[in-house]
Amino acid sequence: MKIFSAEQLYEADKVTVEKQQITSEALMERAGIQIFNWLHQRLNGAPVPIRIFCGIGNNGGDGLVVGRMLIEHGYNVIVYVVNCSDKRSKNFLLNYDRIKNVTKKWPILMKGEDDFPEINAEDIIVDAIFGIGLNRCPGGWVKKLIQYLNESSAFKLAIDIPSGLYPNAPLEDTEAVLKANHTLTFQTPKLAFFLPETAPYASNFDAFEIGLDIEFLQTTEPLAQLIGKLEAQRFYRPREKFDHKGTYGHALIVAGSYGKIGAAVLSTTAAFRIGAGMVTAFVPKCGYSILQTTVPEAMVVTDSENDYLTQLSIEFEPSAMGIGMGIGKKEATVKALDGILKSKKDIPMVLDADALNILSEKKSMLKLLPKNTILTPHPGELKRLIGDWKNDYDKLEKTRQFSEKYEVIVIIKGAYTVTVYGEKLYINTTGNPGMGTAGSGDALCGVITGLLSQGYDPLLASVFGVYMHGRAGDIAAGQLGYEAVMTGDVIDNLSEAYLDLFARQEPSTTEPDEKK
Ligand SMILES: NC(=O)C1=CN([C@@H]2O[C@H](COP(=O)(O)OP(=O)(O)OC[C@H]3O[C@@H](n4cnc5c(N)ncnc54)[C@H](O)[C@@H]3O)[C@@H](O)[C@H]2O)[C@@H](O)CC1
Ligand SMILES: [K+]
Repeated sequence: MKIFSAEQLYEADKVTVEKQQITSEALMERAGIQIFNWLHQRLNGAPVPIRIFCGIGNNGGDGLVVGRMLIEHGYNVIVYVVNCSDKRSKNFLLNYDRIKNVTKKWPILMKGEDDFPEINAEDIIVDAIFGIGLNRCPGGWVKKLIQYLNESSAFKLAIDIPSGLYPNAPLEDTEAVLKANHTLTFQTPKLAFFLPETAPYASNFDAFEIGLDIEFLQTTEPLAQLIGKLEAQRFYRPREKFDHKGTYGHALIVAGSYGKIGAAVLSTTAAFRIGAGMVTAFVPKCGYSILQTTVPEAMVVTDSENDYLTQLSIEFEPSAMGIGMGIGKKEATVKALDGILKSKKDIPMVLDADALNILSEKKSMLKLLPKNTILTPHPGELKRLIGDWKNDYDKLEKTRQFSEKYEVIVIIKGAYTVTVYGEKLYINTTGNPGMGTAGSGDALCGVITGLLSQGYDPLLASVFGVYMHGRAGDIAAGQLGYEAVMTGDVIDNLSEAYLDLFARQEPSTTEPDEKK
């Protein structure tokens, strides 16, 4: 799914109105009915007070449409107009008149703090104050209203975007944003829903298609791509009957040091589970027996040194390499990495963990990175690589510049892992807090290396690998609960993640009631 900017959505709106020869108010009606249906299916006529706070733009217009539909269905609706300006939008005014035709309880005009209503915990708040047209940080009494609503324990439903949040620009004041329990957003989710600083304000959301022009949506380069199951299905490369282990490549995992051989075990196992034909682990001598016993499928080649890596020496040409997990930063290991980068220019590779820390300390080595090398930093490692950032958008911009400068793919690990490839951003939708556990990154590096070795191109291996790793984690968490998940469980469930990719959805036995 594509994520568009506010500017692109306005353009889509314009094109749709022109091409479909509909009015913008009809588009608003399409949007409003979806919100109404969502509420109606859940409330089923319950007389709970629904307090709709409408701004004076089109987001407020949406609120008025929903209010009218709810009133027409007998709900207990109280509509407020948050009168922050006299410049009302055309569609706001039109729907303001329409709602007056269906009720004697006219919208209540709010002009300041004295007008704040009493709200009970069991009421429902609908936030239609600001949408994607927010052009400055909410201040004065409107900010106080947002704070007042946040203090209430009533359920808060935001229309399109929680008021005070910019769809694709940094937050200015954390006190001036509605913290929505649920957000119903139009056409596509907004970028802010996926970035660590702003995502908590819109932690649950559904996106409703409102029939914007398909050609525009298909041909417009988005801000980012959201990667879900549909996308992952397209990335998957089916196997052929006459393929053999040579078809799936020979991956090399360069990992481990004394006390951290587990990192090599996890990466090697993950590379196998994702489908690498053969995997060799290159480890210090102390890792030999451990690997031979824990992953008998793997071949093991050892360094001359017992405790850490000093120089890669192998007698085959790997089809892909995953380097860095648990290798430490000893001078000899730095030299080993330098040697690999200089001698293995044509082999697709993933660099993780200590390999990234070494690069941060020896920035001159960055120019040795072969084109399309994949780096998998967590935020701390990223900071050491690209420097500190002012906010999430600055972080993305700096990562973009870094990716372009060194022609590498950067995977920023986190709740919504983002893969950055020059101008392109891919946001992953799988994964869960249970995966914040030791070795999770080692597994991811093994997964991506295993995909590279099977011939996936580096960008696909990155984006698909992140999806599969997260999906396996979700399946593991479903079986064990977040707290109990260990990386081994994630790796074990890579098989389920593959099976799930094409599993048929069980038909629902309780179809939602489409009737009024
Ligand atoms: N294709 C689309 O994008 C569609 C958009 N619709 C709705 O339209 C919304 C966008 O509508 P608008 O462009 O009218 O914008 P908004 O309704 O988000 O509000 C903008 C209005 O509030 C004022 N404003 C902005 N920031 C303010 C602040 N901090 N303090 C006080 N006033 C402030 C602006 O000057 C403007 O008058 C969307 O979020 C969505 O809810 C839907 O009706 C359906 C179609
Ligand atoms: K809103």
